[in-house]
Amino acid sequence: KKTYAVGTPFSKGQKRRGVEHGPKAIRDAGLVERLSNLDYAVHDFGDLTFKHLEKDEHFMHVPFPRTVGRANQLLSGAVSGAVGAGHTCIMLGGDHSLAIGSVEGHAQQCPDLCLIWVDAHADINTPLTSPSGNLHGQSVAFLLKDLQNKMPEVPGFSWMKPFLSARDLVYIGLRDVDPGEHIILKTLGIQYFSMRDIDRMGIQRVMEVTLDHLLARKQRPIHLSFDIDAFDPSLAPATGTPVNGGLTYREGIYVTEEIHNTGLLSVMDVVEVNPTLGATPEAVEATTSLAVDVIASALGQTREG
Ligand SMILES: CN[C@](CCCC[B-](O)(O)O)(CCN1CCCCC1)C(=O)O
Ligand SMILES: [Mn+2]
Ligand SMILES: [Mn+2]
Repeated sequence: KKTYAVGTPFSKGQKRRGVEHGPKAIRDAGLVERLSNLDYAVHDFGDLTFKHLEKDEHFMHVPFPRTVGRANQLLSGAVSGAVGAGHTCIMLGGDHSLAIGSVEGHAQQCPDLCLIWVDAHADINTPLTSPSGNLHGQSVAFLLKDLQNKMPEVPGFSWMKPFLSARDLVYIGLRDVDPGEHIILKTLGIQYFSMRDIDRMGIQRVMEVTLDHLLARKQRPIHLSFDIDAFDPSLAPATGTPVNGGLTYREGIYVTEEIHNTGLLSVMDVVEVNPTLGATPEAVEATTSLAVDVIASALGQTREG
């Protein structure tokens, strides 16, 4: 089983420049080299090429809907192809709107997949609830069957339909949830562990309950969508929507170690690394090096050698 990294230099799910340089920055932090000397080498598939569509008017207050939709259609095919060929896939972002295509492509091959969303944010706004209109804060709403009657037809997304059940999703790291998102989380009964839950329960218990919730009835492929802003901004400053009080290094690594130990990781997204937002070169390096560390940990690198 080979591991393929696919670069997705894309930023139109949000308004800040620079996140399209995430894939290169993560590579420059030594992704392939750091992992090659271990027995789970990562093969670099290179970057997907996204074209910006000329006529792409806002949909309500949502910018670039067709460009984002098209990028995700392309990514969906790439992820479906990689997983279909029996590989583990690491998607290097780019903003978190790319999870729409990544998870959809994965589900084409693995319809019974479960999704672990590690993030300061729930990314579950609909166009009607989103305060910003930015699609990187709406990704999960495009995936859930349970939200179908709440979602308008967004131009650029007619190639897909929602496929995920709310019970097949767990959030870890939430600490900045919009009012509309909170209502959706509660109404759909989605399992989530906020930073307060982690403070109360500890990360070991959170992972125990998460994996039991998702895998107890049936073992199935895991899609891990990891937003680097899940970490405390002191560890991952070079990102677009930092929020204080995030995961420690050890908590983040424990999450990926536990997911590796299931043997079920099939696709991992690492998104929202924006190398232009680091105040110093050291801040950028800290963020990109952390991204490599969580990927290595998810692929089996252990702290005990
Ligand atoms: C919490 N929701 C936000 C952020 C989405 C972050 C996307 B991610 O991929 O990085 O997780 C923020 C909305 N707030 C913006 C500032 C004013 C209050 C609302 C949104 O724009 O939907
Ligand atoms: Mn996110
Ligand atoms: Mn986030």
